[in-house]
Amino acid sequence: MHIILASGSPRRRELLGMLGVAFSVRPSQADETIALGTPPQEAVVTLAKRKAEAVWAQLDESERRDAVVVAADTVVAIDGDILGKPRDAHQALTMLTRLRGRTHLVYTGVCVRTASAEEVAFAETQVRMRPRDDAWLRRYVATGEPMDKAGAYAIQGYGSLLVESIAGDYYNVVGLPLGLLDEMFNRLGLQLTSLGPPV
Ligand SMILES: Cc1cn([C@H]2C[C@H](O)[C@@H](COP(=O)(O)OP(=O)(O)OP(=O)(O)O)O2)c(=O)[nH]c1=O
Repeated sequence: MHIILASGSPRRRELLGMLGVAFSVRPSQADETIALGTPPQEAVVTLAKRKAEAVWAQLDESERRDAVVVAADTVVAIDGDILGKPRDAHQALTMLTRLRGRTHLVYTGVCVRTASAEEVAFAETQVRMRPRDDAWLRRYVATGEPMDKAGAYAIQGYGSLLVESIAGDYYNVVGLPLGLLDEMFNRLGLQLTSLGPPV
């Protein structure tokens, strides 16, 4: 088995690395546009599949035989809208202003693809944000941290100071729900870690 992480995200690399899993990385160049009005659960699953398929298409016959391609996509959802990665600092501030003092949902879609099968699933985590004033949010945006993060914050960074509480998997918010990934490997008859299948 050769695990290929179809991602350019350093967070996903770190999370998978935490489990002591041997894998290689091939960032996918898949198009991340999705039709307006698509429910977030459907959007993350569609995009994760698209990312996995784009990398699968680049593998040659011999690589495909034992390849297990893992891809994921994370979005924030609030009031029926999807917030992806902000385009610029202005949009980051708009997103953070919208999220402050309220509860939103974070979805990560995961796709695991092999030569004979494909598993897709998503995880949902509820995040409650603290109220922070405009000046604080502007200083946060100026750190640059929000720029490549869905919803314009990183729970694992300075953004931790924005979070009041969460319900659900923390790793889902960071971009890769590890427990779900383990389960998906299992459904495919594969073992993600040396710990074996969860009982
Ligand atoms: C909400 C939140 C998101 N994020 C990140 C996870 C994802 O990397 C990113 C959402 O963008 P994605 O499009 O899911 O992923 P990506 O473009 O970073 O990487 P790739 O498509 O190559 O796999 O936001 C955090 O790191 N912390 C957070 O608290």
